[in-house]
Amino acid sequence: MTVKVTVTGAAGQIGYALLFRIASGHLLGPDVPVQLSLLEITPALKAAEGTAMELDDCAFPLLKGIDITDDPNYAFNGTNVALLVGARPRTAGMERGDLLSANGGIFGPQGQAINDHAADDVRVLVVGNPANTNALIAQRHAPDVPADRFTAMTRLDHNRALSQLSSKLGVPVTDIKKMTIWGNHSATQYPDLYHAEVGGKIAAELVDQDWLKDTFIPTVAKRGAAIIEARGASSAASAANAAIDHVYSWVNGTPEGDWTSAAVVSDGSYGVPEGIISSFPVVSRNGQWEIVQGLDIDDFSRGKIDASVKELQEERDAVKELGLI
Ligand SMILES: NC(=O)c1ccc[n+]([C@@H]2O[C@H](COP(=O)([O-])OP(=O)(O)OC[C@H]3O[C@@H](n4cnc5c(N)ncnc54)[C@H](O)[C@@H]3O)[C@@H](O)[C@H]2O)c1
Ligand SMILES: O=C(O)C[C@H](O)C(=O)O
Repeated sequence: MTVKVTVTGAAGQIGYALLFRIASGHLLGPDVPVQLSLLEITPALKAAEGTAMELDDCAFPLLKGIDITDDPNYAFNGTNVALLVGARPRTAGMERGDLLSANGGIFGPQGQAINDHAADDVRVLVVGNPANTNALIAQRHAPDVPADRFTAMTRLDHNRALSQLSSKLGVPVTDIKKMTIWGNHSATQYPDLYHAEVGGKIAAELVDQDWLKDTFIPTVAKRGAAIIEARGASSAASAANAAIDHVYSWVNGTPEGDWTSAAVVSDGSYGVPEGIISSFPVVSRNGQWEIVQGLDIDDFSRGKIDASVKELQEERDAVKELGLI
């Protein structure tokens, strides 16, 4: 069966790195035909058409068609997978409230359109920042869609953590299991080495504590800013790659003996208030994310998780105050 995948912000940087990999079968698997739906703002439709021309020119065997529109109701009609990438970036002089309002104006109507028109099995990944809170806004506008279908992306942070640890220890990334990002996709996120394992040993015991606390955590948490500083633009190919990883794991399952990280609607696990969209250690079974249960959280980790969750609660309260949820 052909799967319909909607990508918002399709003419942007991440869109350009993402669409070709979706069409070549990396999002869902090498045997799954896809129909692409590209949503853009009106002035960017022409650029999206250009990208669609290039997609045509690849003659991808799995690509069954491409629609391009500026109408969310049309873009999400019958959608099985929605990748919400387009967002309003923060510009000079913009207050936090202005940023949240501008994004509320995007993610509220998109959530509503998903509610009204998407397929019953729709799965939503929000990439556009502030990703967790944008996902919360979209989810609250889709009361008829099960809340657990709305997720935000922390897989890029997860992959960054794998890469940093791998180069520190001189081991392949495939030797590292059970990495976790907790909390918000922001500088308060907590990449956790106390549950990660390398060759069956706890990663935190293989590195010195100063490196873990003063180098590893800030390097992962501030990597997005470091990329912007170096490239003059935010991460694009690595973000697209992480979006592919997130959806592939969600649909096809996570391997036994390992887990990954995703921001999902909290059920109250680990003291994270119910309803906010926060990153957890997760496995995917039968096409559904499940939060890994039963991990011991020491005082250091507790403080880090609480700090990031507090930020998420403040973002939630701010969008509530602005009438966006
Ligand atoms: N979660 C993560 O790990 C992560 C990583 C990297 C980037 N990001 C975020 O992803 C977002 C996109 O990044 P980018 O580099 O592709 O940005 P970009 O500016 O290159 O592209 C964004 C696109 O979104 C479009 N857009 C704006 N409003 C829209 C709307 N209402 N409907 C549809 N499209 C709309 C714009 O026209 C633009 O083409 C940003 O918010 C960025 O901060 C998140
Ligand atoms: O776009 C950003 O602000 C950074 C991005 O979220 C990233 O983590 O690379």
